[in-house]
Amino acid sequence: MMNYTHDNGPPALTAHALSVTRGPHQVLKDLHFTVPRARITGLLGPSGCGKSTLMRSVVGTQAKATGTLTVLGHPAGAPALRPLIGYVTQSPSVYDDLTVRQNLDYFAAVQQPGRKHRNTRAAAVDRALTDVALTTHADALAGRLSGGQRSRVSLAVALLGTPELLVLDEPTVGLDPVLRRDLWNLFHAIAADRGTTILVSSHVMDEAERCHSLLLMRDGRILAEDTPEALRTRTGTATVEEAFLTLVDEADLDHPTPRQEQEKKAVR
Ligand SMILES: Nc1ncnc2c1ncn2[C@@H]1O[C@H](COP(=O)(O)OP(=O)(O)OP(=O)(O)O)[C@@H](O)[C@H]1O
Repeated sequence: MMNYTHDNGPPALTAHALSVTRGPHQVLKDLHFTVPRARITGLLGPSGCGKSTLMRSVVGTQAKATGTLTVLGHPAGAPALRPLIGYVTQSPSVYDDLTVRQNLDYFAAVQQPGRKHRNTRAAAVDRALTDVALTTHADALAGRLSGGQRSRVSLAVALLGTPELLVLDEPTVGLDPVLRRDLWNLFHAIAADRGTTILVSSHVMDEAERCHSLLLMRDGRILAEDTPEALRTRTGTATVEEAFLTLVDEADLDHPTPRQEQEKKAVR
């Protein structure tokens, strides 16, 4: 399935000592990782572990980030990155009272305003509709679409500018297994055909198997950075979910919480 050993040039993302504080909490804790180009990297971990915060840091919308985070050769948040990144948040804005095409026309006009870009915009909208296989639903009101179709509209919006990096925050939440599979096939087609780098988050561990590489997160830290296969082999487990649990147990042994220390002493 994967060509992970191919040389894809410098990584799409490189983080050194990336930390983020939100309110009183340190949400990301001294992260070091890379994300390869033209591959699908899954950011997996339980709810609240910091996935969205990490993604916001990558797209440059997260305040109070320290350390270094290089995105496509630029510091995260650099204006030059704006046209290079497509971002789908957990609650994407799709206007229910507009048709699919009107939604895309609107977002295309925001990205590239002015009459002189009218033809370029129309071509970008047509291409994005084709990319997500919604051409036949172009004139349907977004409010009448199924959950899976709405997800594809959000993805089409993110694809409008032909981004080099797609950042997708839990895009398959609430979708049935068939729609999830279809969406993952679409991610693979985009990465393979265009060389687009995709960073996609999920808290559903079985989706990990669909990624070329993984960043496993827990409690604001990266537990592991590897391919699904290497993770299973290294931990002697059959699934990434079991590998994750093994790594959690190992991390707890290495860095016990004060409560675990107390429990250990009580047993001794
Ligand atoms: N505005 C905020 N102020 C303070 N803490 C916050 C704020 N937003 C999020 N947090 C905390 O930061 C932590 C990480 O949140 P984040 O949304 O990045 O996690 P996540 O892994 O994406 O979770 P989910 O899958 O539920 O979206 C959580 O513990 C959350 O409570």
